[in-house]
Amino acid sequence: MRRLIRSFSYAGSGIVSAVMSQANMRIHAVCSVIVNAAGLLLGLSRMEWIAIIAAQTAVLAAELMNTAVEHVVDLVSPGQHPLAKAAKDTAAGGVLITAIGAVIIGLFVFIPHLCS
Ligand SMILES: Nc1ncnc2c1ncn2[C@@H]1O[C@H](COP(=O)(O)OP(=O)(O)OP(=O)(O)O)[C@@H](O)[C@H]1O
Repeated sequence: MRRLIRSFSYAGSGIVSAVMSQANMRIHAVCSVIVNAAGLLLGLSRMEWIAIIAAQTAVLAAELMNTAVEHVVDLVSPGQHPLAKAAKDTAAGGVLITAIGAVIIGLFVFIPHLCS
């Protein structure tokens, strides 16, 4: 049990460190707060909340993985290397894909509420 709590605390400190060090992570976090506040104001249905929460979770998790990739690449390749660039750009591409998906889901969920 103590081991489990320690693992959660390491994970929590990883999240805090990413929020403190990565501007993109802060942008995603602020967007999440705004989207959730809008969802509460507009009274989303259960299925709409599931879609919105899944989209936000995917973006935040992708940004955390991207941050982890950046740290490892900077550690193993402090100089310039084509593979370092490929690794960082591929991880950033993963974030972009989830962010585009999240925007599309957000449009599907919020536009009908805003137009009714
Ligand atoms: N060690 C490296 N070797 C080659 N290219 C690199 C290396 N580190 C970064 N790059 C490339 O340089 C560009 C800018 O990278 P940089 O890490 O400065 O910004 P970023 O990818 O936007 O990350 P951050 O979120 O920290 O701003 C990217 O295309 C990245 O792939």
